[in-house]
Amino acid sequence: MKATNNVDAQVRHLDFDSGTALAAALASRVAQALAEAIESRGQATLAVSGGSTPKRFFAELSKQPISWGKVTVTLVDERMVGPEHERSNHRLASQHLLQNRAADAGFVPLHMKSENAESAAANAAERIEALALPFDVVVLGMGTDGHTASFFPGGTTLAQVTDPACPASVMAIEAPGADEPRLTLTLPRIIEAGLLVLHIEGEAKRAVLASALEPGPEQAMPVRAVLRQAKRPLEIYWAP
Ligand SMILES: O=C(O)[C@H](O)[C@@H](O)[C@H](O)[C@H](O)COP(=O)(O)O
Repeated sequence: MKATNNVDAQVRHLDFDSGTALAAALASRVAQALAEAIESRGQATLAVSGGSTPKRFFAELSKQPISWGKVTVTLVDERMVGPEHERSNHRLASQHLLQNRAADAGFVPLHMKSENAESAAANAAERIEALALPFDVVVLGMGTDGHTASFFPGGTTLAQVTDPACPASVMAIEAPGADEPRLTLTLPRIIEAGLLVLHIEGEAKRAVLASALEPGPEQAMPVRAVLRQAKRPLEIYWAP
C-alpha cells in the first residue's frame, strides 16, 4: 500500500495504489475513530454515503472488531424510495455494511414513507437530532459533476443545504433529471463530524477534485462547500 500524505489548509490527501488497499486503510481508520468515540462516550455515530464506490470499503468495515452494538449507522443522503428498491442507500448499507460483525450496529433510516418530501425531511431531521451529535464519522462520496451528499448543481434547495448556518439537519432536494427527490444531511451536520472523509476513486474524479479545489462558485461544484467549510482537515482517500 502506498499512501502519500500531504496536508493543505483544509484537506489531507491519502492516495493508494489500489481500491483494495484504500478499502482496508479506510476501514481501519473509521473503526479506530468509532472505537475512540465508544471509549470516551460509550457510543458512536456513523453516516455513510451511497453509490458504487463504497462497497469494498463497507465490506472491510463490516469485519472490523469493534463494539458494533454501541454504534448507530445512518445515511448522508437517501433517494425517496422504499428500502427494498434497487436505488435505496438503506438497501446498499444493509447488503454491504450491516453484515458480519457490523450486523450488531443500530441503523437509523433517513427516508421513511411520509405524506410528502417536506414531511419526510422533517421526520428524518427528528431522528437524526435524537442521535448523539455531532457525528463521530461522516464518509462522503463525490460525483463527476462535483456533487457530494445530495448537493447537486441545480438542486432545488442547494443554497439552503450548503449554507453553513442551515437551521435544518435534513432537507429534501430535487436534482435536475433525477428519478426521484432525495433527502440529504445539510452542511452543518456534515462539517461538524469528528472525522470527515471524502472517498473517491478513478482518474476522472481526481481531475474533478483538482478543479473543485480551485477558486470558483460553490453552486457550480457543491463539494466546494465541504472543502471550504470543513472544521478540521477533510481526509481525502483516493485510488486509481
Ligand atoms: O446516494 C448517492 O449516490 C451518494 O450519496 C452520492 O453522493 C455518491 O456518493 C456519489 O454520487 C458518488 O457515487 P458513485 O460512488 O456511484 O460514483
